[in-house]
Amino acid sequence: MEAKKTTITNHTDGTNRFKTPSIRIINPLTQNRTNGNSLLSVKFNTINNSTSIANSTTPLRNRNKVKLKPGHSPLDWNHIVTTKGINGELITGLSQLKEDSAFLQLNSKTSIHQLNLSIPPYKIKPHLKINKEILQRHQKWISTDDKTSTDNDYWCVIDGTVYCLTEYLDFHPGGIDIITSLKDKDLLPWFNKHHRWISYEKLLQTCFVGIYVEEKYV
Ligand code: HEM
Repeated sequence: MEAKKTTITNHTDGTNRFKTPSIRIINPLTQNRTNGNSLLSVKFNTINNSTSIANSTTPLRNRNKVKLKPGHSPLDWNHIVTTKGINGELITGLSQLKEDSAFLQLNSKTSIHQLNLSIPPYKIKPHLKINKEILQRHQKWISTDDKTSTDNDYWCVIDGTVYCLTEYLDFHPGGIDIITSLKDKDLLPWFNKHHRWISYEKLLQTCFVGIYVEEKYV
């Protein structure tokens, strides 16, 4: 049976690759899953046959979720995407990129020109190309608990696409360390292992940096 979805639509940039940021709610009872978890903490009360959203104090069995900081709910993330994200403000490290000789050699003048015009990377065509050397310069994660720390700059690769997770990490319900411990790897297999039903393309649409290219493909 097909999953029941609710989509909140905000904007579109008219491209094929990227669709509108949205929040998707999936009915866990219709999912073919083995652990009985849901996308959001939706509880189905079998005694009075009603449905309720679990509050933060409700114990979640068999879950590896972390307690997120206040102001870091999925709705908060959606708000940030539609305010900062659409302007390209969720991507850290872009100023260094403009001075990175490896990046400048790898990318077309057209793409670099758009970057210099401050066009958000998710709108740049052809997409920016990022190789391992460039990526590694953007994988610095210290902590956001230290309010004076402005050095965080965390990019990752998911299915060959480079995303900036600097802003998203604090919103990740599975925690920060589980992602940053995999910084040298394409995250797709781990992503699919934990939550293949989630659309990272939509959640991270405005965190898109570019396409990962292996050295041999350059
Ligand atoms: C980088 C892109 C990722 C995004 C956008 C993302 C997003 C999410 C979301 C929305 C949830 C909540 C799921 C729910 O409520 O059912 C979640 C939970 C979780 N994620 Fe991720 N995730 C990402 C990567 C990863 C990776 C790479 C791992 C593992 C290495 C991971 C491990 C987990 C775990 C363990 C949970 C808690 C699952 C549970 O027990 O319910 N995530 N993630």
